[in-house]
Amino acid sequence: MTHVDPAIIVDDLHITYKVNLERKNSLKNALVKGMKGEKVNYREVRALRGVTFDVPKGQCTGVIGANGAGKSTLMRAVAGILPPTKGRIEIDGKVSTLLALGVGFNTALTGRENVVLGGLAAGLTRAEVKAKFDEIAAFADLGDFIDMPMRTYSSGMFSRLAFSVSVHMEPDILIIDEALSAGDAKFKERAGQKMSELMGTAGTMLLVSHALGTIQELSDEVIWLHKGRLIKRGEPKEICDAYLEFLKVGDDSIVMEDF
Ligand SMILES: Nc1ncnc2c1ncn2[C@@H]1O[C@H](COP(=O)(O)OP(=O)(O)OP(=O)(O)O)[C@@H](O)[C@H]1O
Repeated sequence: MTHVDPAIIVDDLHITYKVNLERKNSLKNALVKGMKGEKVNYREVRALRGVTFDVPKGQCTGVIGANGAGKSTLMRAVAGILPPTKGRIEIDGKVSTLLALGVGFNTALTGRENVVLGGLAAGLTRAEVKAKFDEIAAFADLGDFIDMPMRTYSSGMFSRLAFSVSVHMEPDILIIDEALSAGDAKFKERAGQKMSELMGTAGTMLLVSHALGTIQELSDEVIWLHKGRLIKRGEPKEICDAYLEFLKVGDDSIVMEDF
């Protein structure tokens, strides 16, 4: 087998959320408590507990697992939105993310204005954004709505524009969290085609979905997370089958593997 350099390296990644359980979640409350020598009431949620894997350049890794397994947390960390509590993430390339579709869009602005801002934020020059605008708008296919404030968009329209912007930024690495659920059936099909196309141009992908069919279709490898740990990593069909079996049987069937 030829050796391919990894585009993403995740090494012993831990992410712990600190949740403030105070009713009054204010700085004043914390200061008053601090002066009185009382402790502010926190709870820690260990969303990822030592996850290690890599994604070779040009390949797609699918991420599956039950609700709360840590999938979205992993994506946010790889996208650089969440800092690791412990461990290491290395990225080789420009990352574009479809996480929480359209985060960063300003709904008071029109679709057109957001596309321009999104492009500039992704590091394109004004000329590049201008050159790409028509393609982005055509793919999103929003008609006159492209010049309407985004607060007037349906959630499907919103997702379509977000998807279109992300995939047209020519990312080296694309992080997709349930993006295929964006839009209606027709748009889903086009989104699927676009993603295959991106993979063809040597794009690296990290894809989270509960749709195991899609995961198997697009992934070269699948990782299965459960309660913040990587349970299995390997050939898509094998891992999806093991996961399905687990869903039928429950927790006991899980066999931890060392990676
Ligand atoms: N912002 C947050 N603050 C505190 N805890 C969080 C936060 N986001 C997620 N969590 C917790 O971290 C754990 C992992 O959540 P995460 O959203 O990563 O799971 P997931 O696998 O994406 O789940 P789903 O399939 O339901 O989307 C869960 O226990 C969740 O309650």
